[in-house]
Amino acid sequence: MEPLLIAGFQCNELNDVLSRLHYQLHYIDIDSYNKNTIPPDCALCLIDLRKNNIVNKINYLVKDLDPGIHIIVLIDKSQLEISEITTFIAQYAWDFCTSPIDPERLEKCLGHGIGLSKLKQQHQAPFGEQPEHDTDKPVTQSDVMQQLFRQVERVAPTDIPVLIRGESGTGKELVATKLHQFSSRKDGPFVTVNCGAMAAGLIQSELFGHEKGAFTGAVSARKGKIALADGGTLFLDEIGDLPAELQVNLLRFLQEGLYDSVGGGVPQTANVRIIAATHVNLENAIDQGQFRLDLYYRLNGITIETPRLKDRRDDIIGLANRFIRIYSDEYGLAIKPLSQSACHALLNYPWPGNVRELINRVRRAVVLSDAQQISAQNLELASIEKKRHIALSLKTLKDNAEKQALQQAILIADGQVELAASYLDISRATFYRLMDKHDLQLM
Ligand SMILES: Nc1ncnc2c1ncn2[C@@H]1O[C@H](COP(=O)(O)OP(=O)(O)OP(=O)(O)O)[C@@H](O)[C@H]1O
Repeated sequence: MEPLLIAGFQCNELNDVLSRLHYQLHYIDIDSYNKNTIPPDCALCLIDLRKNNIVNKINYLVKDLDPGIHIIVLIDKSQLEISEITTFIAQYAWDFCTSPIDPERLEKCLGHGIGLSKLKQQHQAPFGEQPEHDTDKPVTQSDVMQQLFRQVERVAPTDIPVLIRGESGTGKELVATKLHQFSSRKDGPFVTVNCGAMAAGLIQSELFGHEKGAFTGAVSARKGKIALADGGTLFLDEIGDLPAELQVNLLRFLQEGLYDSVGGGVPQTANVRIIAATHVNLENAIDQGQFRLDLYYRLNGITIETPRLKDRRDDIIGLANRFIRIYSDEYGLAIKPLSQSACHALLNYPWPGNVRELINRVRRAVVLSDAQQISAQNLELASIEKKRHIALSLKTLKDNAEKQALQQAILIADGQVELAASYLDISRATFYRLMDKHDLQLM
């Protein structure tokens, strides 16, 4: 593994530090950069932003890097005032060092970064080390999602039925496809049935198939989804909406491996792994007599819960960046970074529609943004930012009023703490604590 060094500016002063690290260095001149200049086994990327603000140019390179590559940024302290630079650091950097560069600190930082990359590669989880631009792989920056996909990995090779529970848009179907892709059935079909979207009269034939002439309009025999999933996985989405009659038929298939097509006399078999998903509480549906308890037990071999987006905030920025890239590519637009206020708004919004809502907001923002960065307004989340500012200014107002009251009390009480505290109806201890907080002195 070799680190990638992007210097090109004032790298001479770094030569000592770099020569002590026994890794092959690879320099990239950002002006003549193209994707092929990134070595495939690179572990670390050092970006020198001092004196030159090359964020716009670097953005392209950073997006070409595997996310397993740690990025260390060198900046001048004053650049911490530049929002473009702080946004870049917040989004991409693993660490940063400010000028004057302390060689010891940089050496430790580089050594640590390379060591960590190696460790991660050695213990690579299939979902943890994905190239971010591989849009097929789930974003799993949060601990809870990493844990969830480790569970997926363990459960996938078994044929145990899985019940995936979670709010709408949390990634239930995504988990189902991964369970299939990581199973020995991966070369077989993955067939989805949305139990909530089919007309009650059609679902029987949709699931189990029909024979020619089974009903008016059945001009030829047709295979059902179970037969189509033979050798693979059948994903029953919104299982809570499955009509009662079909629950019986499905239960028979799960228990005996047999089913009847509509109008067919001979029971049929299929080798299918069942994965079901629901956003409703099946226990409630059972209590209300709408869902069969025996079917519930059959489906619920293992439960996987997909968490709400607001319960895994560490994924939000990664997901937003993923979808910015996807839709910018799709619409042929330049890939723009999120502004700082956009990041704040994304992190503070409650996301009732989960990842699907995030996708919609980001897609609109990619199209609507006419500035260098994607703003909270583009995401239609400006009100979240306003609320934050109101909350901040309310705190400032409260603090100012508190300080003024203390100052007046000290003045009127002529510096006698006991008296001043009694004017404000607070204890002596609280009075001292507040004086300390506002950096006030007795007269
Ligand atoms: N961790 C993730 N990384 C990348 N994309 C994700 C992730 N989680 C969800 N998505 C995307 O979000 C969208 C919604 O996910 P999905 O359809 O799997 O949700 P769902 O829970 O099945 O929703 P519903 O209950 O409404 O059918 C999909 O485009 C999916 O690819």
